[in-house]
Amino acid sequence: MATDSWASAVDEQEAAAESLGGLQIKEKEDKPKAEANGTAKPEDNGDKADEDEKEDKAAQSLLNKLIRSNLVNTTNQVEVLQRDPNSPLYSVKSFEELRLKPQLLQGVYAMGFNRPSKIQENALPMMLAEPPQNLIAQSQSGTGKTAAFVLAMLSHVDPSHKWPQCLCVSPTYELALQTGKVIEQMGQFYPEVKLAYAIRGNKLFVLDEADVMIATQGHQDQSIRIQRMLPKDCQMLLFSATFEDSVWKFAQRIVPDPNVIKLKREEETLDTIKQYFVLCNSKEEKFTALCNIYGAITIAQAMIFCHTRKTAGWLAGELSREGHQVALLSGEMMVEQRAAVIDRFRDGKEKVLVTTNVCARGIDVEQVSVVINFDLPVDKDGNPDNETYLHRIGRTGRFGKRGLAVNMVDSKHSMNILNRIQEHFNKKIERLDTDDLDEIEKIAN
Ligand SMILES: Nc1ncnc2c1ncn2[C@@H]1O[C@H](COP(=O)(O)OP(=O)(O)OP(=O)(O)O)[C@@H](O)[C@H]1O
Repeated sequence: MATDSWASAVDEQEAAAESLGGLQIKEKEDKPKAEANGTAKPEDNGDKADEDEKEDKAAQSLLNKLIRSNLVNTTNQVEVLQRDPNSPLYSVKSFEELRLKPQLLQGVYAMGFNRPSKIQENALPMMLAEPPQNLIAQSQSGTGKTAAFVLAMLSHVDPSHKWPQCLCVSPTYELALQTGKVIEQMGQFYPEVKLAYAIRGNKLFVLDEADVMIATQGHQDQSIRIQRMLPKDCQMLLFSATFEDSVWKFAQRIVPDPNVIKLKREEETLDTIKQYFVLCNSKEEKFTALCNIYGAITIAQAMIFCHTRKTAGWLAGELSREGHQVALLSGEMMVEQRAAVIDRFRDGKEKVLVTTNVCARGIDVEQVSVVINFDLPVDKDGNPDNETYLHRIGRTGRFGKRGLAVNMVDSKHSMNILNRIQEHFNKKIERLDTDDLDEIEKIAN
């Protein structure tokens, strides 16, 4: 695999952008500089004291990549919607079955992959089929999407043609670098294939991180403009970790006649988790309740969610003073620093992770047994944020294990939020009296 220096790759990219005329591949001017450097500096939201961090999907995505060393195993089922429902559903259980070029098979094994992941089982035969088929694939973070489309790109390239053949669009430079690394690794025994940035030619078009791409208006426009310039028979692959309505609409605009692979949502998430609420009057009382819980039950690892960075910082300080090993995940940290904090927590070096929601959204830590909502999740209008609630407490009780979620309620308003969450999920959240140690002990059994 030829490893062009990234600096010259950028030069090529800019030259290519020029030669593509009206097509502009550049950062949006209003983008904070720090983001382009891979740091996640949140913008201060002056008039909104509560929500002092801005969700940065590209940073989250990068963070997940930096801290992940292994495939994320999912118990979810895959749902495949074929363009031609009459054609037989074809999936592979081994890389050999794909009849890959020997150099690529060697690359795959050198990366330590023994068998295809769940999404790869279904996506790879479609991506490698002749004639090529378009695909929209959704699968959660860390399940092998990048590896799948990199393998498809490398398989389709004919090194005897001296023109660019694949274009992969990523939302940020850093994410592009990450993908570049995978291409280098997987193509390490295939040095004829050269790697650079977007250039005109006969391209396979891959849209990665589609959810991130559409979150930024500029990226959305760019993707559509690039797509319009591609030949009609260009194979188009779109990958995303989420499949919200907006992603789905965008996907359909970009990818004509697609096969679709989705992960079915795990339905039993809430049933395997015991949910309680605790009534308090202040943040100090919430802290006391938390200490009582810690005093009564053995907690392997817990994640505690606060609404603001300030509360998270305060709580982490108080918990440390009580002798807990606490990790604090905070929005002003650079992405690499955040990755290091999560890494340590994952390795069990700290037992408690205090974080704000924005900071931890999308981060998967499997071994957490208890989730504490020190503040209930609300959206920017102050309404219950059910999706975030599910996402937070879904960290516990994974893979059939039983988890515990405790919600701290400190006002009429937060009681109302809790009631609405109960109604939404049609699931009763029991009250827990944290002054009664016997009662707390019982919930752990
Ligand atoms: N078949 C496989 N066997 C073992 N490991 C794999 C396999 N496929 C991918 N991996 C590894 O699993 C990790 C996650 O894979 P990958 O980055 O492709 O996931 P992803 O779905 O693209 O994640 P994201 O949504 O964050 O981009 C990587 O470390 C990758 O090397």
